[in-house]
Amino acid sequence: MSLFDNSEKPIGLASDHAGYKVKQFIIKVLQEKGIPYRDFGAYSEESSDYPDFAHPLAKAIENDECYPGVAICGTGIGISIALNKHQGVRAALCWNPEVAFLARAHNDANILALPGRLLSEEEIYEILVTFLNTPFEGGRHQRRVSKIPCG
Ligand SMILES: O=C(CO)[C@H](O)[C@H](O)[C@H](O)COP(=O)(O)O
Repeated sequence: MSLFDNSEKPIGLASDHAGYKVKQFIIKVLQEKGIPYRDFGAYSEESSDYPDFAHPLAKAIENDECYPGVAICGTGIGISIALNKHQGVRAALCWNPEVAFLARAHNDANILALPGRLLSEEEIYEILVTFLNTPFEGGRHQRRVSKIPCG
């Protein structure tokens, strides 16, 4: 995981109950690699509501307190919708390493969203590593990303 090794900011993490186990797996990976993180919850598998955790993570990304973010719910859809309500957030729902590569290279995604109930730990690991290792290409993609904010 070279891209963010030198970041002084922690990686921001959020999930609901459906993403809790995957979040714990990601925490174990980050701890093993000595990568700092901040966990915005959920803190158990007790039923919970993904917006309650998505919005604090989104605000931390917008305020430059954390970079990047990783967010997990059952499908990754609900938490992505909530995160992408924030102007400073580009959350990308990724289900394989190729999508994760393009989310960084073309979209400069600042939050990786994952479907916790649909992927194995091995798949999650490959997606996470790819996302964290891939730089933004800039150029024509920067022009497009610059046109995303509305209102
Ligand atoms: O919002 C979702 C679907 O887009 C998330 O996957 C939630 O985690 C899911 O809906 C939770 O479902 P549950 O039946 O309440 O466990």
